Amino acid sequence: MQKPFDQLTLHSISQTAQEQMQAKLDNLSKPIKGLGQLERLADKLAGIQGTTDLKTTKRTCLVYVADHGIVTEAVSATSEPISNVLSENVAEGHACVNALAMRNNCSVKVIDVGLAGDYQTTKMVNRKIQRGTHNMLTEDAMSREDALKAIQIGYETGQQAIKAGNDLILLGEVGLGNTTACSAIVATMLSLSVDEVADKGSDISTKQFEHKKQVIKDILAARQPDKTDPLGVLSQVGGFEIGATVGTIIAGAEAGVPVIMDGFISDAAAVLVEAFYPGITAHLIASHLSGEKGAQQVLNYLGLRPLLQLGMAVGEGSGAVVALALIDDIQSVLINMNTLQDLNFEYEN
Ligand SMILES: O=C(O)c1ccc[n+]([C@@H]2O[C@H](COP(=O)([O-])O)[C@@H](O)[C@H]2O)c1
Ligand SMILES: Cc1cc2nc[nH]c2cc1C
Repeated sequence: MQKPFDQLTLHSISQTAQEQMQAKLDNLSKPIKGLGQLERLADKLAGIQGTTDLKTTKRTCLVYVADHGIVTEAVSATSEPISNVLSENVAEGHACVNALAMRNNCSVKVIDVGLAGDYQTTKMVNRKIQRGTHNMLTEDAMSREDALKAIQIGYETGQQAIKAGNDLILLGEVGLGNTTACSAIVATMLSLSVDEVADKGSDISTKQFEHKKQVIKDILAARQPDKTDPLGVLSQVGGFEIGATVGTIIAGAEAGVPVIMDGFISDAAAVLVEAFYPGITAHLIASHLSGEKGAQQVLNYLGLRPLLQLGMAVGEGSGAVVALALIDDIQSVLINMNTLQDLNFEYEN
């Protein structure tokens, strides 16, 4: 199988740190395991970071933005590849993810990996590979070389964020049409039917949804993606922002920096990266269960349990940012709570 990097050593997950974290939590002045999934979250972060002194202060949301040629088939809110306006809005700080990031003390960085148009803002990083993907109904979305380029850009961007001292990396994206691409990826990689994974994306009408499902079926029939070749799947039915997301997950997993997933686009990228590097999912935190139908399929497949289930389907990294509040909660518990010994309390059995 062609992988993005032949020589890749994933940072090992520390079982010792995980056990020490659970012991630390069990010793706090609360019922054993009383904080439920928040405790699992702390264990996971400890395992990834290799310490019970969790580092969560500095965090950044990397928002990869790109267009999809498939929107000309009327599968999305518009039939023009115009993610520019929405992406500029994120770069300028006025979008949903920005509002949430302000409250959750998170920086937001927007990286153009394939917008169709030009833009005015100077606040977007220009790593444009192509002006949108091709229409995947009639040809492969991109070449294998461009798929590798997208992964490389996401990898480098992730590494830069880690070098800049970020303790947590959050995944975000904008790309009209990308739920069509992600449905095609997930259906292929998990051997599921289109009806089991596809959903309404950025909220299309019921009639348009029926059409979208047929388009995805036609795409799969025309492209015949092979799940044993994930790079081929990315190039045939993927998108540039999905490839960049794969690269950032790799950078985080190599460095031992937790990567916080967002919604369905993160899910599709996670499925691809797990196919390249089995076990890499251990470095991922599932922030929320996206409202997209295929999201539950992916999280079940990867063995991930989402922290939140709010029916969110915004993208941009918004769900990942919302979950930071829970990370801050468990961190506060670890820092500020006293222990059972402080209360001279002992469990009798
Ligand atoms: O994150 C999600 O789960 C999610 C679910 C539905 C829609 N989106 C966002 O909406 C866009 C994709 O929707 P669509 O209908 O154009 O495929 C893209 O910009 C995503 O950021 C995102
Ligand atoms: C308004 C809007 C905002 C978005 N943010 C991410 N994807 C989006 C799609 C739409 C349609």
